[in-house]
Amino acid sequence: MPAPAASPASAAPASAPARTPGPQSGRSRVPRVLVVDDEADLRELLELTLVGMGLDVDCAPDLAGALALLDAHDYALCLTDMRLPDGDGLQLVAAIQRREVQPPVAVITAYGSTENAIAALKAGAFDYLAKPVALDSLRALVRSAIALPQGGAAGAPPAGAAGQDARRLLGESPGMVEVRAQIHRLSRSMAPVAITGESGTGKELAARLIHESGPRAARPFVAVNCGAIPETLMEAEFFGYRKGAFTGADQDRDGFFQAASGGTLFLDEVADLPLAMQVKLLRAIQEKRVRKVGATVEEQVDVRIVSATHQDLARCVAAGRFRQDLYYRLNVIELKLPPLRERREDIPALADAVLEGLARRAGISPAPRLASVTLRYLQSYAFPGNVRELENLLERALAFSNGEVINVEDLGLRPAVADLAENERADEAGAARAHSPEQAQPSAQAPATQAGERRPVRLSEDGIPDSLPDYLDQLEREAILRALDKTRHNRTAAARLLGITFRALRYRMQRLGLN
Ligand SMILES: Nc1ncnc2c1ncn2[C@@H]1O[C@H](COP(=O)(O)OP(=O)(O)OP(=O)(O)O)[C@@H](O)[C@H]1O
Repeated sequence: MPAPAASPASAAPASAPARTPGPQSGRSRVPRVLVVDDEADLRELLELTLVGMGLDVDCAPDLAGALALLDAHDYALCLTDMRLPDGDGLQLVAAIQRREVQPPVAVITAYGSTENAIAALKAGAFDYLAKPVALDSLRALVRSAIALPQGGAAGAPPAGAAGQDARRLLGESPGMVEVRAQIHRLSRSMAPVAITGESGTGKELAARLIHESGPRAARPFVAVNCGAIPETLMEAEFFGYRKGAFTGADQDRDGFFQAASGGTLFLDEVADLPLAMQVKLLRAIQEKRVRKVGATVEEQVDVRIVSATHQDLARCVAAGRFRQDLYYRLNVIELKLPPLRERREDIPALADAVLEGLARRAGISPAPRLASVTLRYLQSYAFPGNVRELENLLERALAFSNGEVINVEDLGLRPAVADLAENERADEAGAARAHSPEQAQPSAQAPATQAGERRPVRLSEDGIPDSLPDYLDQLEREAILRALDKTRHNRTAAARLLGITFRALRYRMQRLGLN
């Protein structure tokens, strides 16, 4: 086997005794890339392109040569062919994951070899390129990789920007600490991530953090609610259209893929995509190319895909509602967000942060605090709507409170639960304990506003409702139904009419039992 070939561009000997500095070392500002390929022609093409981008390049024809060069130098990126004379690209990916210094590694796969690409991403590769290598894709990949903070083994988020971002996903429960560590690792790769978790657990927030903590942070993050787009408009919305493609197309327009160029496309509620669109999406993701409606040529797109759903996608596949190949393509790495009831210890910090935010927006200082019995109640509540429900519960409670302390009554509980609070209060005052929060855990339906708990609101002669929370729910329900009626049940349009987001409307409908 020939010895690793140092390129003329770097002139670095393969067996340099001392490590040459990494690109962030301060001694060398030119990032250095390692190219591993046994085909001399492809090696040369890659090398020339990289040198043309102003980078230093070393080349190795095989795995052994690559490992020797990795011992000698710090690299900003390693580009390897999948098939090597003495092993394969996956072995190199695995070897790099075991090293203290882990440059991002991208694998070059044979044309159409989806399995290899997915295996490489699962093993920890930053990204992959399909043969024949398109030079603009190569340059985009290299730019992304070089923008990554260099450094040691993936693990805890650094104290820098990514670390600060990660703290916005609050919670010190073991589940949330692990989620943040995973986000940090995932932000260093281009691998598609599928985020799962119940509604309101923070899936969109996690997707944003993956984007903001990675090399694409300066580029757009485009969130698309796949369930909110009418099927007939989907192709045009995703891929854009050319002027004249259909009635009303009076100018060229970009779609979500073009809008997210260089950044991240977040496909929320991906299980809601109709089957016909799933085929088109799979093609776009695999080929990294899209064709606008009415266009004759395809265009290259450089977009990282992150998806989310609160449904069990594997079940949707089994039921024939979701294509297995797309599932396989999106679900390369899964990030699971735990429900709030499995991390009750996070509730105090989350509640404080929510109250602080609400108070800031309302100009209240100091922020109101929770009475201890209120906090105990919240910690024993099942939160079917997770963190979003906590936010909504507190927003409402703040409106009913005296602005300083949030009491249990302010949460708008139904009588049985209010009794629990009474008992707890008596308990706090030293009276005999009638219930413990565990014994009398409120059900998931605890708030009075759940659909099954509705009762007619009575107004006094002066027009004063006998229950303000129920009365407000009634008004909210009526307003939503009117908006839905007016928009012929188009939720996106109804949300717009009501001046709220689609997600907020969906949540409110769930809460009021209007689904
Ligand atoms: N760990 C957390 N720390 C702080 N805020 C959080 C956390 N998790 C969720 N949130 C907040 O809860 C709300 C709901 O989060 P998000 O929209 O990301 O949930 P989701 O899982 O995408 O919901 P859905 O499935 O309904 O779309 C947002 O306001 C978000 O900022």
